Amino acid sequence: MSEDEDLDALGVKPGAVLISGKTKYVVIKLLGEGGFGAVFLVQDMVSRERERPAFALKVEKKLDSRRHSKLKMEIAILKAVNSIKQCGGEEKKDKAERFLRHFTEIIDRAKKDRYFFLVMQLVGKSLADLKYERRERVLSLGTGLSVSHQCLEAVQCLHDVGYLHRDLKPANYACGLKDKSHNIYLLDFGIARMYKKRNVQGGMEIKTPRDTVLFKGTVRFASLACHRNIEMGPKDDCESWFYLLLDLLVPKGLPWRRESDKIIVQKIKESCRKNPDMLFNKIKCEEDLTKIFSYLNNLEYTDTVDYEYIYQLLEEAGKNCQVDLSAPYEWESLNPSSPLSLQPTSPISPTSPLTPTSPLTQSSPLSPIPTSAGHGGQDSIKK
Ligand SMILES: Nc1ncnc2c1ncn2[C@@H]1O[C@H](COP(=O)(O)OP(=O)(O)OP(=O)(O)O)[C@@H](O)[C@H]1O
Repeated sequence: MSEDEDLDALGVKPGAVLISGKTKYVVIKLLGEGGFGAVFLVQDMVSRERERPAFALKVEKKLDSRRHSKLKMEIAILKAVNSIKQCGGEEKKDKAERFLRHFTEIIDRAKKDRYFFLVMQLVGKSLADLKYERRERVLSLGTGLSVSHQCLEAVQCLHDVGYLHRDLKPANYACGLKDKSHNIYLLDFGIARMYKKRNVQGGMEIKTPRDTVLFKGTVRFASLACHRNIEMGPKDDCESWFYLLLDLLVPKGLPWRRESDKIIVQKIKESCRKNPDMLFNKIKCEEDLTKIFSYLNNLEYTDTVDYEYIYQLLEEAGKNCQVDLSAPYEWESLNPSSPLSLQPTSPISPTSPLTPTSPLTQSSPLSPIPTSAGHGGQDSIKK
């Protein structure tokens, strides 16, 4: 039985009302489902606002005690990330603001007899969808480099608070809605892991690497260490981020895009280390990107990543290719009636969220195309 059918049996389906304290959420539709639960579009039924607020509600069935709750991890991470707000000093505040914009806000959470749910800020289409919707199947150089910069900021923040994501890919990043359409969010911390622990002096130190580790993540974007069952560190998230960047930018995509076999993909990734030209398909900023790639390839598990150096190389890539990294993204300049537009075509009706005339149509930003479907070879291995 699929996870979705399970949730259906629990009564979590369109039309259902989920209660948390005084708030009632009506389930509008399924946004997507993954290995351990599903995400639904919901509306706050109690709100008196003209346009009822819409959120994403992530639900997970209560698990037997042997399995880790992915939702708990998700909440722990979003809380840890938010704790950087408390850091003092103007410079730190600036940095916190720059970082925090990449994480969805927690709105509510609740524990029921048979499931948990987390209500969070609703975001728009994933980078996988945005890329897929382009005729060329890649983002423009300006948008791609600037978006990748934001994607790396999110990773840096996660690493700063002691976590690795371990499943970075375009499907796990999304742009914001309405006035947040220039903002990129990092989603899905289902297989994240704490890689630091508190030492006796009260400081944080990197955990001793385990001898062998099971493959986790997505074959297309996994780092070589992950293929080799070696403990992953911050540099491995950065390697996955680099594959993501290439996936967004390089026409025809990654050299192993048509392969799903882990061993074959590993072999091609190994050849690319020796011969990086294979990765770039002659894109304009190849030289600067090669510098990033060789920098990342020389890092070890315990190394601290010099993110500033990578940001600088991304900026240089932009300058060398004469693209403006501060320009609006492709999806921001589209006209509102276009199916790619992220602006809602009309508000969600406060009176009848479930009527057939509801504006939550396929072209609405509130109905992202399920990211796991249709783009091939990007499913996560989470167990
Ligand atoms: N805050 C959100 N707003 C809108 N859509 C969201 C939000 N969070 C997740 N989604 C969408 O819901 C779907 C599943 O989300 P997510 O990847 O977080 O869950 P998952 O169960 O861990 O999935 P998977 O196993 O595929 O990685 C994805 O299509 C994602 O884009």
